[in-house]
Amino acid sequence: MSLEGKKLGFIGTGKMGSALIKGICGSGLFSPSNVYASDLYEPSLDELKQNAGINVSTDNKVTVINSDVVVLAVKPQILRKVIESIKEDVTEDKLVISIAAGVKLEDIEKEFNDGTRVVRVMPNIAATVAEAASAITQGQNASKEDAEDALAIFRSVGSAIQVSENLMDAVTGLSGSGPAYIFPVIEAMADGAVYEGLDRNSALILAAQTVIGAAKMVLETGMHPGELKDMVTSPAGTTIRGVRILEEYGVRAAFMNAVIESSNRSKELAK
Ligand SMILES: NC(=O)C1=CN([C@@H]2O[C@H](COP(=O)(O)OP(=O)(O)OC[C@H]3O[C@@H](n4cnc5c(N)ncnc54)[C@H](OP(=O)(O)O)[C@@H]3O)[C@@H](O)[C@H]2O)C=CC1
Ligand SMILES: O=C(O)[C@@H]1CCC=N1
Repeated sequence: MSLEGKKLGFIGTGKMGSALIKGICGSGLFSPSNVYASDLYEPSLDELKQNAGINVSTDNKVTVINSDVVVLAVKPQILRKVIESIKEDVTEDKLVISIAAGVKLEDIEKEFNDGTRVVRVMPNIAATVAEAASAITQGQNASKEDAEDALAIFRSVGSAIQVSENLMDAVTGLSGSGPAYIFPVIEAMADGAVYEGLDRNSALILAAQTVIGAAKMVLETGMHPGELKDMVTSPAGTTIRGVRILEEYGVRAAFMNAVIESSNRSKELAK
């Protein structure tokens, strides 16, 4: 495999950088001794050094010089400034992966020296538990092998697909932001059961497992979600009463609009 013996670097060890580092090291795809990371915020570096056993530095150049694949995991708003400070060390033998929401490949590529190989990825926070949903898109100088390497990295922490770049805003609104739509659903479903008398811990376990089970049925049966919903709703039964309430509150429209609004913000970040 082409990632064999390679070193992986992260610039930015915030929420997403740390989730990826822990997930990737946990998968065994890279050994912690071959993973480098830098950030301005030392406590997150200390935590990763201690708990993941990776190499850390407050100097981004150290990460770049030591790595074959460099993941840019800083906020979109400071991406340009960070690239400016590392570009001379990003030689053509290195692959750059940007996970910044909204920032287009051509805008990343033009900040680097000509010929820099870039792949853009939208992962999600579930990388921490190896259940991320990621999409990648390949820059003009990146090879098929670079795209395969990026897919291998992100498949080590969940599933990953390749899409054309014009779909990355939709991916961001759906799977990039999506966990934040589901966590409140789990909490609210548990609240309902607590209202009915179940203890909080049991309620959260049952609510979360219900979401896992429903998601697995969609992925593994290949059946349409509507058909799966019909399997649960007995005539004059309990479920259809709950479904009516969700329809009354426009929950499906709310979820659709949440994905669209998040995609719109991703488009704004490109400007
Ligand atoms: N969070 C998520 O679920 C997802 C995030 N993303 C993308 O991942 C990227 C990171 O997001 P997220 O992890 O949430 O953000 P965080 O703010 O949690 O992490 C960014 C980290 O970068 C650090 N940083 C700031 N300036 C520099 C610098 N010059 N050099 C090195 N590190 C620096 C920040 O330190 P300090 O806090 O001190 O500024 C912080 O620790 C974003 O581009 C986002 O769009 C993509 C998918 C999902
Ligand atoms: O909220 C954000 O901007 C980032 C990108 C996708 C998830 N979190």
